[in-house]
Amino acid sequence: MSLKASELILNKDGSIYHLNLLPEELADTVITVGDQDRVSLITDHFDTIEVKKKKREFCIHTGTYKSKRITVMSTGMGTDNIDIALTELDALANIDFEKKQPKEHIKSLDIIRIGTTGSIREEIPVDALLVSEKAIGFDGLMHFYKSADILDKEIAAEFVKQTNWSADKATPYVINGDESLIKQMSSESTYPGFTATNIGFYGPQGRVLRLDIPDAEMNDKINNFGYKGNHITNLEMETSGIYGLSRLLGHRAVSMNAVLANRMTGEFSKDPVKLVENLITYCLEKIAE
Ligand SMILES: O=P(O)(O)O[C@H]1O[C@H](CO)[C@@H](O)[C@H]1O
Ligand SMILES: O=c1cc[nH]c(=O)[nH]1
Repeated sequence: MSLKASELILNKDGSIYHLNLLPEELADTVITVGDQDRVSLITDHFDTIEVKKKKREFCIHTGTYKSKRITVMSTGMGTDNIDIALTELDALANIDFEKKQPKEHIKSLDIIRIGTTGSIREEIPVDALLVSEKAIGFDGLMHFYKSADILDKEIAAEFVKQTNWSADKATPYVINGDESLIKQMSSESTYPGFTATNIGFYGPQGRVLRLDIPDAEMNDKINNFGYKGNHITNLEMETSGIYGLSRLLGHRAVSMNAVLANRMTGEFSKDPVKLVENLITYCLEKIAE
């Protein structure tokens, strides 16, 4: 049975609805970033660029770096965008747009997020580079998919218990990144991390400007959580969704993070542009190895 026009949505030129991309324009290695402007910061390093597309927050370039074909795309902020980005990336790779059916041979993409984050551990300083080995999602996205088999329910249940997590918030879920990609992207220059993905930057990450939050101790509780050697290291807004959907769809994913802020010491990077550039050059070298 073919997918209905309301489910697999294609534009007039045959491209996928939000990403605006044709299947042949997608490389097997995909770098995702939150910020649209970070796409050209990355592809400025490329030897060739064959495709440049943009629709809403999705700016996409495909080209080559040291002969490796790579697609770089912005996702905007948050796991709601990740739901669209990952589902449409997978459709480009694994759905036959003519027959409107999943292909017989399912392809696995390598998905590398190059993002920014706030550390919640004093020992992971501003300007550090961090590789997320695991993520805990406070966003609830994976509960909308049949995902029970891929989630670490033990750590999530222990987190809820230790932090007395409010039932008014989505139930946290825990998910691993791809072990082999994590190994490939890690080095003595990176910190291993257990990343908490939040649905916002201010209240959901415990930032108070003018609005009070119901649990002023939330970040301390997240920081104090520990179970079988697992401690949460940093806060951002996409990794849990990328890890969850990648695992369900059969892709390999790793999330690389430039530590812009340290929430414990109250510091922010003095040169965020240079920090992000350091992470970009580090990642490109590792991807091309
Ligand atoms: O720098 P990016 O990749 O956008 O990542 C981080 O920065 C944004 C918040 O400022 C969120 O998207 C968060 O995950
Ligand atoms: O503190 C921070 C810094 C970057 N991105 C986040 O989501 N939080």
